[in-house]
Amino acid sequence: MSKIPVMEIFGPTIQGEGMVIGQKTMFVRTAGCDYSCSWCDSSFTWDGTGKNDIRMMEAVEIWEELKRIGGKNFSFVTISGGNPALLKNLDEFIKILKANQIKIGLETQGSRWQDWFFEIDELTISPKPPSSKMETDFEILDEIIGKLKQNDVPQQFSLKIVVFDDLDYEYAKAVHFRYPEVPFFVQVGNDHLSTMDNQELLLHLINKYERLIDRVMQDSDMNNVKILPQLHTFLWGNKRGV
Ligand SMILES: C[S@@+](CC[C@H](N)C(=O)[O-])C[C@H]1O[C@@H](n2cnc3c(N)ncnc32)[C@H](O)[C@@H]1O
Ligand SMILES: Nc1nc2[nH]cc(C(=O)O)c2c(=O)[nH]1
Ligand code: SF4
Ligand SMILES: [Mg+2]
Repeated sequence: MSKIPVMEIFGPTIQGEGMVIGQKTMFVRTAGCDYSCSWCDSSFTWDGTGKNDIRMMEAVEIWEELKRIGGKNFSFVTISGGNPALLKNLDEFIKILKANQIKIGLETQGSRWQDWFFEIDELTISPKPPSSKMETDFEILDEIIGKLKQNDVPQQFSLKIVVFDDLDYEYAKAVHFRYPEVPFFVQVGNDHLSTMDNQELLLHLINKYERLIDRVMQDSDMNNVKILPQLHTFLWGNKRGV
């Protein structure tokens, strides 16, 4: 059995972002990313600062830990990272979840494909805008979205773009135009990643949320768009493992 680099396992909590916001879920966060976004809120998964927390685990060990932590209080598991799509061998873990009637969410940036994407119930693809300093390979993204569209098993997928500034907003629009039929979300960027003052952070992010809403409201190119904050950040600030 091959092993999976796991950064953290936590929950149950709410999915704070995107298409299934509010969903009660456990989280499995894998280590390692092929990107290094300037504003990554989970940079401990790839920048070395979390290396002592990484555990190499077998799929069944992750499942055992989920049950140990979550007890009977979950039926949904969200896989995030880092970029879980780097891990071909996550298919074993996904098989175990399926066998136990657990619904599965995935957070990934759309830079890599894995065949096990077809098994994900709620798949979020989050291509990165210019402020991240990453560059989107649209050939790969086209391929990923093309494959997902052809899947005949029931599966939801969506696009979610984090917006920090004007250029990001234009990028979001371009992605929405490229894939107009894919459910589309814009998400408020958190640029206060190190504050522990939750009240101050909440006010700051609510303000940014309102400004993003105002902008979309006045933009006829963005009529079929959903605008969301990171709800978990409103509740628990920059705390890890929530
Ligand atoms: C930490 S990433 C892990 C999954 C995958 N690497 C990705 O980026 O989609 C999970 C989500 O958090 C978002 N995110 C990361 N840093 C953020 C920040 N500072 N503000 C808002 N969203 C952020 C990402 O865009 C992504 O949608
Ligand atoms: N509650 C909660 N919701 C989330 N949605 C996406 C997350 C992520 O880091 O991928 C995340 C997270 O870390 N916590
Ligand atoms: S792709 Fe995701 S995990 Fe990787 S650096 Fe960017 S936000 Fe962080
Ligand atoms: Mg997060």
